[in-house]
Amino acid sequence: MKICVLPGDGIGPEIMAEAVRVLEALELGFEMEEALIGGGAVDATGTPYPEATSRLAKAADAVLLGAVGGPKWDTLPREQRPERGLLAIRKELGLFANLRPAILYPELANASSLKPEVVAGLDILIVRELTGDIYFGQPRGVEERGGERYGFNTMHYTESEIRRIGRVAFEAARKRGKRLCSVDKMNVLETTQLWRDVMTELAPEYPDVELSHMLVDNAAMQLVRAPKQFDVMVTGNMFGDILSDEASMLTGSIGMLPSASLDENNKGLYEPSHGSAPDIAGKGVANPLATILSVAMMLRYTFGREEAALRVEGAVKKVLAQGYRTGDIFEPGTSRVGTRQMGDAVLAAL
Ligand SMILES: NC(=O)c1ccc[n+]([C@@H]2O[C@H](COP(=O)([O-])OP(=O)(O)OC[C@H]3O[C@@H](n4cnc5c(N)ncnc54)[C@H](O)[C@@H]3O)[C@@H](O)[C@H]2O)c1
Ligand SMILES: CC(C)[C@H](C(=O)O)[C@@H](O)C(=O)O
Ligand SMILES: [Mg+2]
Repeated sequence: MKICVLPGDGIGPEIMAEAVRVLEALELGFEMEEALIGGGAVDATGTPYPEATSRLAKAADAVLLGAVGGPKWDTLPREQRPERGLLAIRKELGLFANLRPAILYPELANASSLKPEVVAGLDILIVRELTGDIYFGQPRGVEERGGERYGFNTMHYTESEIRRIGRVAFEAARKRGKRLCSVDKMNVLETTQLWRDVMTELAPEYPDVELSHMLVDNAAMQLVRAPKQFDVMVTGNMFGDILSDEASMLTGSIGMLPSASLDENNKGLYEPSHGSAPDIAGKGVANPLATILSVAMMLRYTFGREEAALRVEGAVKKVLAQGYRTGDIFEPGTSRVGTRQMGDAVLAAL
């Protein structure tokens, strides 16, 4: 069982070191091999997703990724930017289903941006389509038109792309609270009218799941007004990107939000939902729990090791109960720790 490890940029290597220690402590016999992606890859090879990384990722059973990007690379031509490396690996591996659970651990109720009573017991799964939408649409670019610069991108989905992510979401809802909310902007965008139509057409195959639809602006508002109305949410690439960051703050910090990006056969790339956090990189203060929880998702979805996944999640619950907090979730009365100490605490809890 091979895992391709891609630490990436900024806090990526710091949080990845802790996730790798957790994996090693489990002694499940995984073979891990590290490669370059993102800004570090651009610096070393001139491209954010080098051929060697692609080969390793394709040969592995799963990929564990830290984060990519940072101000150092923001002025490069678009094709050379670190973020393109991430989009390229998602596309090449066919990772169309991005699962982003937003779960409130009771110990973090006060760290949430919302009142404790509004978020108590929160457990939402955002299912984000990851290889289509305006992210990948052609044509795209910035051109000179009519004497001024003109920027354009194209939103598009085929019905089969919508159907396959719809099925993932319906199946997930079936295993959870049996409610699925599909989020679109059908009042303005044709692509998302198709999205709503296809979701509606799928619904009779899942009579045990209650399907509802919501416009994305309302969904953004409802997530902060009354988030517990949601069980599973399914949406396109861009809306899912935005709503999952929003949902993360309900759980206390984006440093707590893991993610799985899966293909048709549950081969997966696992990464925290956050970025490379350049503002805190190199300081040893980043929260490694989103990455450690991503390891748990990898054990569950790609390797079918449910008991090992529960062990990791149990260890995270335990360190929170013990009062360990990185800066992003710190509150008076708890113990502030750095990235490495948080990793130590998780290892001790394991
Ligand atoms: N999957 C990815 O690799 C990914 C995701 C999002 C953004 N990015 C890239 O990361 C760079 C920075 O983007 P950004 O600042 O908009 O978003 P970000 O998620 O990196 O950071 C947003 C805020 O959250 C904080 N934060 C994020 N992760 C944290 C953690 N584990 N512990 C504590 N605090 C944490 C940061 O310090 C920052 O204040 C950009 O280049 C962006 O393109 C990469
Ligand atoms: C870095 C960027 C390309 C990426 C995205 O937009 O998908 C990130 O924001 C994410 O959420 O994983
Ligand atoms: Mg994002």
